[in-house]
Amino acid sequence: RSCVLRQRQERSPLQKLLDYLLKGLEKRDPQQFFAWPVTDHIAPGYSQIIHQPMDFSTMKQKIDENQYSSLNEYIEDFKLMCNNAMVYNHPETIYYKAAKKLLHVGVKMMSPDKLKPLHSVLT
Ligand SMILES: COc1ccc(Br)cc1-c1nc(N)nc2[nH]cnc12
Repeated sequence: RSCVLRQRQERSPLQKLLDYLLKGLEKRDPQQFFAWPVTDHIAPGYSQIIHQPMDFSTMKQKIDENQYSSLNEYIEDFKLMCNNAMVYNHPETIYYKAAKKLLHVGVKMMSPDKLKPLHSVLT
């Protein structure tokens, strides 16, 4: 097979931080509503309503491919993921409620004062 053994890529401090934060966020999604991309099969018409889908597996792939150049870009994807669920689903659904809760927990978790202690590790 032509597959080349991928060298173990060095993980930058940012990648390590984003991996760490992702694990914390995934724990807050026990039903795994946000673990994988939403399909039109699961949510009829989803792809016609949500034009920028996002989920934890995609965020993980972007970390591994070093596509995030800052924590803010990562936070934007997290907010997009939660927002999508609150656009497609009505407020009384479990998905809307799960997204709203996850968004608040996540933004608090990644707030500057929460990350301050890690700052020394990062610089
Ligand atoms: C991956 O998505 C799911 C997986 C399993 C199950 Br049960 C539901 C969803 C899901 N369904 C809907 N309507 N809106 C969402 N927003 C994020 N997740 C979802």
